[in-house]
Amino acid sequence: MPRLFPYMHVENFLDEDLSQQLLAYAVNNKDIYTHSLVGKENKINEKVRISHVSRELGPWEKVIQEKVEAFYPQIRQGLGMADFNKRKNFEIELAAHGDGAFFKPHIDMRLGETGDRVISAVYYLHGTPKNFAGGGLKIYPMEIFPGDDQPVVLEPTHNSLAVFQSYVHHEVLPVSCPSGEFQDYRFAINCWIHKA
Ligand SMILES: O=C(O)CCC(=O)C(=O)O
Ligand SMILES: [Fe+2]
Repeated sequence: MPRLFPYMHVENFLDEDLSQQLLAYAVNNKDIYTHSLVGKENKINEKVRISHVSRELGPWEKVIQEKVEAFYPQIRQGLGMADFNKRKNFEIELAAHGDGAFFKPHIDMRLGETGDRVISAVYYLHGTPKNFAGGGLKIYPMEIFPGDDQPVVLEPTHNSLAVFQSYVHHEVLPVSCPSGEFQDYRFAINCWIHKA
């Protein structure tokens, strides 16, 4: 029987004004996104992940980095982690999930280039009214630790931040977005804190 590792889901993470500016950036720059890639070969694999992503956060990259790093003491406390030597660069990615998008169970820690991800923080954005269903972030208990925990599903509510350690198994449940309009997609800003 498995045990769930600590995770956080913080509602109203940023000022509403700022969250609306970020949403406007995500919605109004459709041309910066490309099909998400997976695996060490960095290929499209529609059995594993369907979404569109961009590393171009423009002026918002610094803003998000500052906000997440300012929250780091609470993250450490919430996840029950000791301090570690953070790397200065901060990895950040904008993601858009439309109708039929998903990301099968995986961990964010990988061998090689991204092997030093320690903390995953996902900041969610969507329009009002919300015009998609599904897209929950499902976090799995760790099989090798004894316990009776069940998976949890966090709703990707606008202006909320989900945080977990990068080695924890998680998945993006399938999204349905009947309108097919880009503005109705499930948007997220994925952040990874690296160790040095
Ligand atoms: O969008 C989410 O809820 C999580 C995204 C994710 O797991 C990833 O990009 O590695
Ligand atoms: Fe992930």
